[in-house]
Amino acid sequence: MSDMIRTRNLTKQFGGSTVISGVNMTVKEREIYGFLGSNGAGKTTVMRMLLNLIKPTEGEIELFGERLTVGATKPFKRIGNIIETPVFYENLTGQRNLELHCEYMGMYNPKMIQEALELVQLGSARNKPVHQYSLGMKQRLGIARAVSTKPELLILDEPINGLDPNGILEMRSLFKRLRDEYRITLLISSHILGEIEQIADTIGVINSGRLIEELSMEQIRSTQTEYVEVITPSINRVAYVLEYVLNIRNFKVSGEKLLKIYDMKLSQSELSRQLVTHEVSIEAINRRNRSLEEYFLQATRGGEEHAASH
Ligand SMILES: Nc1ncnc2c1ncn2[C@@H]1O[C@H](COP(=O)(O)OP(=O)(O)OP(=O)(O)O)[C@@H](O)[C@H]1O
Repeated sequence: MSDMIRTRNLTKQFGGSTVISGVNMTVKEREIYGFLGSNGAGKTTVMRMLLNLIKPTEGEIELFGERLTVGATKPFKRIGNIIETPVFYENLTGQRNLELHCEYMGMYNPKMIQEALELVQLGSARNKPVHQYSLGMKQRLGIARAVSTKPELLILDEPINGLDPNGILEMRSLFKRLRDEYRITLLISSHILGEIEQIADTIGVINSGRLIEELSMEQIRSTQTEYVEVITPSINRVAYVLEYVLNIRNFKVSGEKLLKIYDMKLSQSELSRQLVTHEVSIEAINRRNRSLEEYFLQATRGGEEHAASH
């Protein structure tokens, strides 16, 4: 599989302050790339640079294997996007909005416009003016507009924002169809992991302008998703037994009475035996699944510490 997007050392400063710092990201062909970061982390700024809407201060961008140059237009005929809330001519119909967009892009194709409207289930609403559309319908119209020029790559900034649970489900299955049936690569930003974890093939985590993780979901699922929690009033004694008796260092004190052990080679019975031998009082020992949320939270904190130490 070839790469659809590659950035090298992508950096952006606004008025002397660095907002994006040394981002190296790779989006592979026909994958859904979940671009995750809290508000203000820098997702939109990266996407705007990818779309040539703003110029990087430093670094390079490659789209479809070719280096992006100032004033380039060709690659953007192959990309559909929604950056921030899509804006429409509210008094015109959904269909007319799409027609105008395609004419403007020089890619007018009536068949594809109908197909795009059907795809997002707006076929029957296509002749209604947009001001009569609900928020969810407008989000879907935004996708239809982005798809109506038959792009190979879709760049969508927070497309799930503000949708109700049903709308989120519909959107997710739409993204999968776009990848699987239309063979489109998708770069989707979100500030909520739960919104994209089921559909993303790769997740890139951005924090304070730095890409702190870029991992395939397979890698993420196989990495430390389990731990053993120990609830105890004697947290220091448990830490002592782990470190000096059992020689285990991959654990974390997570609260006044809570300690989490990520080393899964340690059997629960051996742990209990050693804690009893060393007369440590224990309230509970449980095996738990570490949620992805927790995984990313920790990665984000690690990233902050890492950034702060530089
Ligand atoms: N034109 C600009 N001038 C100055 N600062 C800017 C500009 N655009 C963005 N920033 C700053 O860059 C940082 C990243 O903003 P960005 O919009 O990329 O974040 P984001 O991850 O997309 O967050 P959100 O989801 O809130 O849009 C923020 O601190 C923002 O204030």
